[in-house]
Amino acid sequence: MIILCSYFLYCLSGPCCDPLAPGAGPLGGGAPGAEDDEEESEEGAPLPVFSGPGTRRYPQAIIVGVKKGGTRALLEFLRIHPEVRALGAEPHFFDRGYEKGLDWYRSLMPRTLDGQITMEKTPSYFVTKDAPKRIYNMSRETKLIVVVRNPVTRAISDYTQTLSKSPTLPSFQALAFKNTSTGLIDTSWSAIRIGIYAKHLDNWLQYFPLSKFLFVSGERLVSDPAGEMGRVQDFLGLKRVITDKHFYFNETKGFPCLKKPEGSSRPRCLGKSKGRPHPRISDHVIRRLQEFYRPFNLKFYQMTGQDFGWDV
Ligand SMILES: Nc1ncnc2c1ncn2[C@@H]1O[C@H](COP(=O)(O)OS(=O)(=O)O)[C@@H](OP(=O)(O)O)[C@H]1O
Repeated sequence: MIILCSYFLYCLSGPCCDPLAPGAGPLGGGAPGAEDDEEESEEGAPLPVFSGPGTRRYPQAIIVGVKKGGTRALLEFLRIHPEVRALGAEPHFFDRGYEKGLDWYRSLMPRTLDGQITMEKTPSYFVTKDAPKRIYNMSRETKLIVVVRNPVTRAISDYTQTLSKSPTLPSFQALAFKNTSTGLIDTSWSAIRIGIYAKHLDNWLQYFPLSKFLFVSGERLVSDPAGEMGRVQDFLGLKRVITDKHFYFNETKGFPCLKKPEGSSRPRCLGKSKGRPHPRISDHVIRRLQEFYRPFNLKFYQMTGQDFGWDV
């Protein structure tokens, strides 16, 4: 009986009430057993058992992209805000699970009290043709956050992740070029295609005005997490609760981590699948890719009114 009561109290305090909340352990643990974010699809997940206070709502804000931009860090930083309740795992509803219906989608969301914001993140939405229309049909008021990172580094990060699962993968160079001697880039390779941000944004702007977007710099999220989180909180209409007091730079990890929260035994960094060492890519490949992305980047700076500094 004592054990049962303790378990119930533990559930009340969070983790087991929401099967999609990240597990204990490293920040951003995601769904149990999932190492990488994109594997955190919760298709067929059981519905939460505990009926606590609050209401399950559609997310008012979604981190829609981009893959390997720093989306997990952003979500986990946001989750320390008392007015934010976010799904830990990626639901992949607007790209892979749309036929399950909006009621199913809402049933995945954590409960919120009045004034709290419901959020989720699925970075593949940004490059999904039908995602803007589908999100618009859910609510045209949805706030959209896109974490962008130098598309060349992003492509290498994407490749590094695939390589970690498929060690016999051809080299980055072999996949990036259609023709090595002419330097023709293979835009059908998703690692390349995802980084053509201007093209994807064009699709979103058919449905949402620019005012519904916040573009977060993946680079600044690492070099100045508190500054970038200030912009995010303003965009979401939240009080600036997350400040530089919450972060420290972990030299071993090479990234900012969250300081030890009160009552917790250790500080929280993202897990091993974040910050993997990238393979060395030759300078001429990098230069060619920079050259390839340049016009698309400039277009993206123009569209967003922000210079991300990738083309200096
Ligand atoms: N604080 C902190 N800690 C660890 N990693 C951080 C952090 N901030 C940003 N990043 C960068 O996030 C990159 C992974 O991006 P995502 O979380 O969007 O990846 S995923 O698409 O969800 O798989 C990841 O890319 P890689 O370094 O290539 O692994 C990191 O560079």
